[in-house]
Amino acid sequence: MLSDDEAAYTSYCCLLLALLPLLLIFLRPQLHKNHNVAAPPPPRLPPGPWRLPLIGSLHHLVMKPPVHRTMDDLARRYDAPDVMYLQLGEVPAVVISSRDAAREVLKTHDTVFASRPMSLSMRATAHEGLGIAFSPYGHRWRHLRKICTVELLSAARVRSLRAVREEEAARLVAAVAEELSRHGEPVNVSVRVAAFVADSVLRAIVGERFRRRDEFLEVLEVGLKSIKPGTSLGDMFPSSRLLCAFSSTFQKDREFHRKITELVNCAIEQHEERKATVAADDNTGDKDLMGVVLRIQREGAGPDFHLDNGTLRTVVLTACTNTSIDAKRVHGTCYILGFDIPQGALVLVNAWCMGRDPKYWDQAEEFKPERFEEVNVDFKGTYFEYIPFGAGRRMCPAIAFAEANMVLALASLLYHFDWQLPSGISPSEIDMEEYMGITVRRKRDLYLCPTVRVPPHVTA
Ligand code: HEM
Repeated sequence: MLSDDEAAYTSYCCLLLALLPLLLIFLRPQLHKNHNVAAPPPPRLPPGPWRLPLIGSLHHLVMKPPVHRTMDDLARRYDAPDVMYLQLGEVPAVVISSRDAAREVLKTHDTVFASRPMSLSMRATAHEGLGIAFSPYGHRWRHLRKICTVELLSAARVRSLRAVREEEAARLVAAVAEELSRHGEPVNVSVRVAAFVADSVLRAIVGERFRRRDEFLEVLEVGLKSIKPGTSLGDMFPSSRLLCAFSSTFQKDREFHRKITELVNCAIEQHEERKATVAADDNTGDKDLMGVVLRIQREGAGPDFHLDNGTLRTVVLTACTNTSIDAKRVHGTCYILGFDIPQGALVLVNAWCMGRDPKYWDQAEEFKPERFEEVNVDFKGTYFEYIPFGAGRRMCPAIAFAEANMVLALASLLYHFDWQLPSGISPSEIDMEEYMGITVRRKRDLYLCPTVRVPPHVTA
């Protein structure tokens, strides 16, 4: 019996094989044209698995999700421990799997790799305004980045949002205690924590509870699971209109984009209504992130620059997600550890595999948080074997915001409760199967049994 993922990948593989003759017909003129051009000296490409005509390396990736594990496995098998070359249909791709190679991409040459690839659906919606995360490196991105670091996510702003964080952490604890007293059964920790993250972020943005919060959580949940940017046939064969039309993820991405846009617009309306009801001398404007963005929009962010709602939309979305593979696009030819990186190549930094590589970590697969007491490594982008927030000029601008929220939520859960696995389950039996969507997540929710240590009302 195939799982959903396997079934999806099997049909994907079959579709690719079925389309191979069509692809040959469509791409034939292109191939002939290339034959007539005097061949340049062959580039020194990084090692990688063998490739088939037209589909390139895709057959190594199908049927084997999740992709970060498959790429790690391929890099080991094909002796490409630092840099590996793949051909994803028409798109050349390079996978970075070592600290040294990551340093070259994210630090030494980071201006060359400072733009992210845009999927088919992103290109289709780009006219509505790209937020910071997908703006190409340049004038517009620099403006947006400055607004994020100076206005929205600065240390002072994060400090000013302390009351929101504390209230939401207290709600999280109260919700766990209530669920425990009502059912006495294992608590779904994944759902509770996801709600905490979304509520803290939305409150920081809107200034109060978002009235369509449940709908937002639902859309986000479906979106994070079902959308896999850059993996549609249209993304891999961008020159073929036919394949772009076949791309099912394209429709899903567009639908997600439509719903999120509607929800963010509603959040803006809610913010404006609230502002209209508070006293004119109460300057609530700058107490929430939406107020800051709207003020900058009104006052103007600088010459030749218009701040659109896409910024906010992307901040909301990026805020509620994180990633295991960081994707960038090359502008101009570049060399990484002596290998040629072709122009236009997709560069995938496999942060997941570096974070578990026994070369860098003792008992790499063990959950040993105390390991960080012994080694001088942090997550702020200077130790390239550990980059959960990325590194270089495109690294996450919200480390302080995320850290403050995560530490408080975790500390609150540990302070108020003792936690155990549901009876009959040993630590080695915890279901750690992953699911790859926009981000990598647990496939199934985590259920744990709390026992109250300090009753929640003491701090709530
Ligand atoms: C645990 C939580 C989080 C993790 C692990 C995380 C991780 C990341 C990573 C890996 C990137 C890509 C970095 C790169 O390209 O090198 C990123 C980018 C970004 N993150 Fe975060 N993030 C988190 C929370 C947040 C939050 C709460 C916000 C906003 C409130 C946020 C806003 C952004 C933005 C705007 C970008 C794009 C930056 C740019 O392209 O210049 N993130 N994040």
